[in-house]
Amino acid sequence: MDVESSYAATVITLVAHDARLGLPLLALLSLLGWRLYTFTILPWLYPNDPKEYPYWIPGLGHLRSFFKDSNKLLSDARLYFHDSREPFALTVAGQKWYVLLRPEDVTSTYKMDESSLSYDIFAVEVMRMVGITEEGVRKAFQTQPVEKYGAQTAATPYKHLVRLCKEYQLVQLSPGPRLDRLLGQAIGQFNLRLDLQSIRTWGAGWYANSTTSAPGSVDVSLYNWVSDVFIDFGTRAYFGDLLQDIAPDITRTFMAFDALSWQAMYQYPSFLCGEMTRAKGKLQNAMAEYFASPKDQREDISWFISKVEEEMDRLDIAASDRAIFFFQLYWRYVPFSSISRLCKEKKKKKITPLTVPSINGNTRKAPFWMLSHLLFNPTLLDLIRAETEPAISKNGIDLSHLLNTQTCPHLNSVWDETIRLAAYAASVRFLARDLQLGGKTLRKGNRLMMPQRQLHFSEEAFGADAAAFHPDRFLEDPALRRHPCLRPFGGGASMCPGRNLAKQATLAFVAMAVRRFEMVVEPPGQPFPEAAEGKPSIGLVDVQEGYDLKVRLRAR
Ligand code: HEM
Repeated sequence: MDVESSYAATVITLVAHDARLGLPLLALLSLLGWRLYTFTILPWLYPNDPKEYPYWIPGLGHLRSFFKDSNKLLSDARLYFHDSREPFALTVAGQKWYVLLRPEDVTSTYKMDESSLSYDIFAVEVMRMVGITEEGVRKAFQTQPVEKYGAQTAATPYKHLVRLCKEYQLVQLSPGPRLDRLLGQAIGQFNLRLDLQSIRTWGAGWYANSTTSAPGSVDVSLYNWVSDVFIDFGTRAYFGDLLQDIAPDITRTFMAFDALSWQAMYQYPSFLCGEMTRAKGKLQNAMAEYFASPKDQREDISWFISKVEEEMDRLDIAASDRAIFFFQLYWRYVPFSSISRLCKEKKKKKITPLTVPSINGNTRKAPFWMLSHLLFNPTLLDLIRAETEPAISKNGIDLSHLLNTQTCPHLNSVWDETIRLAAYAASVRFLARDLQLGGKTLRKGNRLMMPQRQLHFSEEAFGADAAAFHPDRFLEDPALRRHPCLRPFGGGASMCPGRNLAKQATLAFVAMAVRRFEMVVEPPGQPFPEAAEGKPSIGLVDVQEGYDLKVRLRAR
């Protein structure tokens, strides 16, 4: 008998001695009846449905544990089912999620088309959540020509804005001249920012401390330094310089918002999230001012943003909705998942979305974790410095040298291992029809989740030391790169289109940083930065508050 059942038995014995407790007893018996029906009788009636991880509070399900530490909840559920890795079900706030942990089930899912598994519906939910008006949402999904263009396009329906956004991102980020332009901008920015004087200026009063440093060096707080460089790059690459001119503190505002963005996602009551709301407001105002300014002042805008703006002009989307829409792109890309939670005040469902990393969301965490691993392994750092040195010349950086596993075997292995351990997202889909998967029937209307962390920590796939950082793992066994359990960028139709940018920008930054600086942990003896596993991170796991690394940079 489990703890909860023995507790229930004790309560029954107690109330049996006191008639006043009849009502609670009735409630308790109903609860037990419901539990027996839901977790014993139903599975018996429908043996092909995935078994459900039991819970005690109808409606809420595992809501509390999900928000407290979703990865722990998934591990607990997996072990409850004896680690069989068969598809199982999990209820969170009234919504049923099927969890897939077997690589072959995940692979089959990624191969399915949108008639079986869809995600577009989530975009609507999220637009409402971030505050886009009903009119804005309607226009974003409009597929008929607006009247004033009727004469030119009357007959042919066109793709809606959300779909076009996805397609434009893919064009912007696929190998070719548009991606090369972004990478060129990244390298240009890194060139400017990987310089002691520049670090002192940008990080003054924030992450850089020259006063305690030895001469010719600067002490930085690694996470903030790397974040500043990458967010600044993302902002300029996508929006040009004007957005920074309008809001010079946009990076810090963004970081303040991002750190608290879970409050927006979980729709905290407004009186509890003043700081997050202020930061969000500032970012949206900056976007509004940016898009209100003449186009000839922002000719350095990226192709992607200019195409989306063109579509918005065509759809005649209101300025306030545009600001929110672009803010959403700046923060996270249009998301494909949501978990509704009951909102007592309004007696209707509110939506808690899981979004995916995008322009600024996550890439910065990759160089942070990679450098952290190198700083705790000076031999590895030296190896990587030696490998990458030939790629750097006064004419620039040879990315193909860095990406080549023959010329930079350690660098590439450390990248794969870092991403494997830091990946914290889940691919999610909505079931548009019943599906047969892994010998089970998955019912339409429910949602599917393929949690990366559970896959990436599989001992069957990665060995007994799967939970540890092993820098040579992918060097020793390159085939692991193709293992179906390795899914840091998801898969199928919604596989991350930003993966090339993220990887190449990160490798370039790491190579340039170790070339320019001697880097040591200072003061010595700091612990390895702890991952904020319980915190709802999206994409790559965040660092636990207070665990950032203090690092001394000395020019080489
Ligand atoms: C290390 C950094 C990054 C990680 C770990 C990451 C991870 C992911 C994951 C797991 C997904 C969901 C895939 C799925 O549902 O199957 C995703 C989607 C996406 N990511 Fe990334 N990403 C990163 C960087 C970027 C960057 C730099 C951009 C753009 C500049 C970007 C743009 C997107 C977009 C647009 C989608 C949605 C794709 C679609 O639905 O078609 N990501 N990413």
